[in-house]
Amino acid sequence: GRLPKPDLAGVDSVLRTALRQGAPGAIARVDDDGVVRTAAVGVADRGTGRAISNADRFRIGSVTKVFSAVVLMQLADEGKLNLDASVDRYLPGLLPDSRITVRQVLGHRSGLYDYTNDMFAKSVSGFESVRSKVFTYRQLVDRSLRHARTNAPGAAYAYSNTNFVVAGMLIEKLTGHLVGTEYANRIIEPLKLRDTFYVHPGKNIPGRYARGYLTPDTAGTPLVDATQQTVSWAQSAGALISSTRDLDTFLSALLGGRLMSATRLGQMERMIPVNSTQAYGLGLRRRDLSCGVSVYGHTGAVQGYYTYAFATKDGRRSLTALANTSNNGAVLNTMLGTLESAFCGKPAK
Ligand SMILES: CC1(C)S[C@@H]2[C@H](NC(=O)CCCC[C@H](NC(=O)C[NH3+])C(=O)[O-])C(=O)N2[C@H]1C(=O)[O-]
Repeated sequence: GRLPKPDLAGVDSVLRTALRQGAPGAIARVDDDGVVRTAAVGVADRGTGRAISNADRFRIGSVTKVFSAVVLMQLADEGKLNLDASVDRYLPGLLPDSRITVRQVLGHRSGLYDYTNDMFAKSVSGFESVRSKVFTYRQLVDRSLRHARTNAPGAAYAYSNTNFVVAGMLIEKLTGHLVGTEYANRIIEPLKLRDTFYVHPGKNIPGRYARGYLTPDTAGTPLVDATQQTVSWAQSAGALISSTRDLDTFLSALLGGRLMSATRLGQMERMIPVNSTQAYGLGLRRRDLSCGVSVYGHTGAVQGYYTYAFATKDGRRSLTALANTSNNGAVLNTMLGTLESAFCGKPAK
């Protein structure tokens, strides 16, 4: 049946709460079958006081994982990749267990330890020590392999950035191109995503953007401007730059079946429960909302930026929301409320 109308006053109120909880700025864009509504509160730049707007680009963190998964699903459609094959078939000797399959990697079921756990145990010093670094994929995988795996291959869901570093290595091995080229050829150009860029190992966000502010672990200490960074610690797991408009467009196209075969999309959407309101497919999250609507997309947390980008299963309604802070659990949780307002409308009286 038809969804309730989006509640933009509700979205605006959620963004204002995020500001009260420490976000310098927050934006959201709802595309309801082509009817676009936006909200924006606070600043893009604490230094100049410039107001944030939905024209501002930002770092999308793990929403990048959806782009990486789409490229691999297209390669599967082209017969160049078997999701149930061992990673070893394509990247011989990389992983210590030939039972780990491509599908397990894309579904966070490989058991590969997440190297960012060590890297960002101390949020600010961890960030400062990597913000200008350029890593190879193998260096990141090697950091993971220093730890025991979290589970036997396929035995459990355990979110790990390492999986989407392996996804990037698969993309480059199978295509002979850098991931940025594949994102551009297969997604960015066909969908005309004018605000979406993969600039790794560059540190700068092209054009007009919101600055991102990392909240320190110690309460009461100043926010850290985290805008300039290579995001080389994430790459194919989290280094894309985009905008609310482009992510709405991307998710609508993906869920509307315009980026891969219906069979393949069905495989991407085949969800394994994570908890009572969340499930994970292949590079894709499902969130089950209070009004019984399920939405598909991804969240992103990269220093200075929290992103939610989700759409209905038919892709006809999409929402992207961004707060330009991170390491602030209250803001991350509050921003989830934009999904309720966008897809469930006004709360029942
Ligand atoms: C599961 C998440 C939320 S975390 C995961 C990934 N981001 C990371 O793994 C980076 C974590 C460090 C970010 C940093 N946190 C700390 O330093 C904490 N000590 C901060 O908040 O700026 C992403 O993006 N994912 C989100 C996702 O997939 O939804």
